[in-house]
Amino acid sequence: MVKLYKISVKQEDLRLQNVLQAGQAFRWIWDDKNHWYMTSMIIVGYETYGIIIVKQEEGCDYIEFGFQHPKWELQKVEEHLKQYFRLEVDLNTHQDLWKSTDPNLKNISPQGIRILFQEPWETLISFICSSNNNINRITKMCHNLTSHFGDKIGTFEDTTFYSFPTSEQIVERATEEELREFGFGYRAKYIIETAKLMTKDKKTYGCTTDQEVLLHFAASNYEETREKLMRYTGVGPKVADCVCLMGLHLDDVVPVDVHVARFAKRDYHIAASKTEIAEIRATYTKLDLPITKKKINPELDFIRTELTKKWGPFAGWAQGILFSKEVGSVIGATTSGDIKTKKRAFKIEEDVDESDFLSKKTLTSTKVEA
Ligand SMILES: Nc1nc2[nH]c(O)nc2c(=O)[nH]1
Repeated sequence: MVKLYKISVKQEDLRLQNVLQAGQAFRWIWDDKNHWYMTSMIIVGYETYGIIIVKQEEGCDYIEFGFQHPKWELQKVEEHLKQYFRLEVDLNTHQDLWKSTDPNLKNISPQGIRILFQEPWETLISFICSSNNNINRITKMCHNLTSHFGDKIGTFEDTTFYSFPTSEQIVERATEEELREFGFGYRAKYIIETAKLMTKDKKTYGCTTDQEVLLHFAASNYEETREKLMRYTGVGPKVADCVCLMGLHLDDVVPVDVHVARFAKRDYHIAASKTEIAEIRATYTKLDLPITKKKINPELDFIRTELTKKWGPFAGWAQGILFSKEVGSVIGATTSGDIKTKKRAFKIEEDVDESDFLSKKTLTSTKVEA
């Protein structure tokens, strides 16, 4: 039996069910017997993966966590989880700001949805898998990557856990054909090529881990970080922005896909004029960002900057809440091996009337492509 420890946090500030299997992270496993989530993770300060368990009981002002690793110390695990859940960020402060600057958000309550700080390499690969895909399939791909190409790290409660494969492990252990057989489709090529470039980048930048390279990129400004991320095959602006937000804690970055573009046009009347489109192209030429210039969709980039201006320094978190609302349900792996869809823990709207933003009439989709 694993020993559980507590971290104080209110349910309105962190709701595990609304965060761990809602399109941000894809490797948490729900254990229906013990009512907890489990995953393998690498903890800051240690080189190797271990197993983490997190649990939240209804009505409790804390989460519980446990772990299995021969060397991990309690204090470091606790510190890591606080960082992972970004508990230093006070959601209420940002919510107050959004309410004051955006009438569309006045009835939206975060309901414990937070942006996670995930391991950057895993975030990059997971979001390459996410292009034109849904959460169910992305989840299967991420689990397939770990179980076929990662290292076995142990079994806990009859579930076997694996590490997320490093770029070298993917290059050495996987082929494009095998990935296609495991259901990656055209993304198989992207993953192999990205892993190959990452192994080269590690040498170029004198880094020992994939994570180090990506964190090194994040030391530049946002535009340069995104340019460097988009050097990897299969990484366009949306994937790069998801990595910036969820893997590199650039909190003001708003990833814009077709769903975000839809509500931006419909509810915020954001649409770039021809002049604004020309200005965006000119900016990226002037900034000497050739990959961005080639890959960017100026209409979507305009929406990104407008929403960032509207929502402020934690704009990406506001996007996360609306994204989660759009997905509508939580979808994730279970100990039975099946991917299951559940209703989200509770509603995001507070007493919404017919005229309100993102009403049920306009957003009923539960099978959202991620
Ligand atoms: N918060 C967000 N989660 C996501 N998952 C996914 O596939 N895209 C997104 C996103 O834009 N925001």
